[in-house]
Amino acid sequence: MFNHIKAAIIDLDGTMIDTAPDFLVAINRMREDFALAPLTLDVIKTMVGKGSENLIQQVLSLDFDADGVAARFDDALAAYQRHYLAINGDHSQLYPEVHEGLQAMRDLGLRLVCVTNKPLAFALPLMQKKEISSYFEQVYGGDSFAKKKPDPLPMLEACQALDLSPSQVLAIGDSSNDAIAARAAGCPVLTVPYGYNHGEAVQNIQSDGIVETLLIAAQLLSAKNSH
Ligand SMILES: O=C(O)COP(=O)(O)O
Ligand SMILES: [Mg+2]
Repeated sequence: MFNHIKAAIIDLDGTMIDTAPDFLVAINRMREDFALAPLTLDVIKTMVGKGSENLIQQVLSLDFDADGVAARFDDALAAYQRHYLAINGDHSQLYPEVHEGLQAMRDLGLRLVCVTNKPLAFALPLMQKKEISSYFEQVYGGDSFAKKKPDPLPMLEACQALDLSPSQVLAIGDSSNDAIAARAAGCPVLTVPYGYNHGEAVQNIQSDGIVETLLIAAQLLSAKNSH
C-alpha cells in the first residue's frame, strides 16, 4: 500500500502540535467577554477539528439556542480570533517525535505539505514558532479553499499542486475528518492516536492504520519502500 508514496499531507492540530491549551485560553477569554463560565480542556478537545466557525458555533450552543447563537456569532468569532492570535503557540507544544518523524520523511525523499482546518493566519506563525515550517513546501489552511476537511477538496487541491495522483500521497491525521477527506480523495491515510477525534475512540476511524508517532509512520514507509 505504501510502495508508491511520494509525498505526505500532514494535519496540524492534534497531529503535530498539541494546541488544545491554546484553544482553551482563547475560548475562555472570549467567554469572559460574553460573561460566560469557562470551559474545561476536556470539553474543548471534543470541539477542535472542524475549523474556527464550527468551534464558535459549538461553544455558543452550550449556552444559547439557535437564534441566540446567530445573534452573537460574528462578535464571538472576532473576539476569539483576536484572543487566539494574541496567545498563538504560547500554551501549545509539539508532540513527541514530530521533528524526528518529519526529518525522517524528508530523508526518505518525501515531499511534505500541511493541510489544516486552522485558518492560515493562525497556522503559519504557529508553525514558525514551533520551528517546523522548513519541512513543508506548502501549507493550506481551513480558509485556503472553498471547503474544509472532511470534504476531499483540500486533499485533491494539495495533490494537484504536487502534481501527484492521490494514490501517491499519504495523509496523516488525528481525526475522522482527515481520514474521511483522504479516503474520498483517494489518498491512503494513517491515524495518530494522541490527538482530538471529536470525543470518539480513535479505533473507530476508517484509516489504513494507527501509528504511535510521526517517526513510526516514517519507519513504516521506509520498511515498505525497501521491499
Ligand atoms: O483548527 C481546527 O479546527 C483543527 O485543525 P486541524 O485540521 O489542524 O486538526
Ligand atoms: Mg487535527
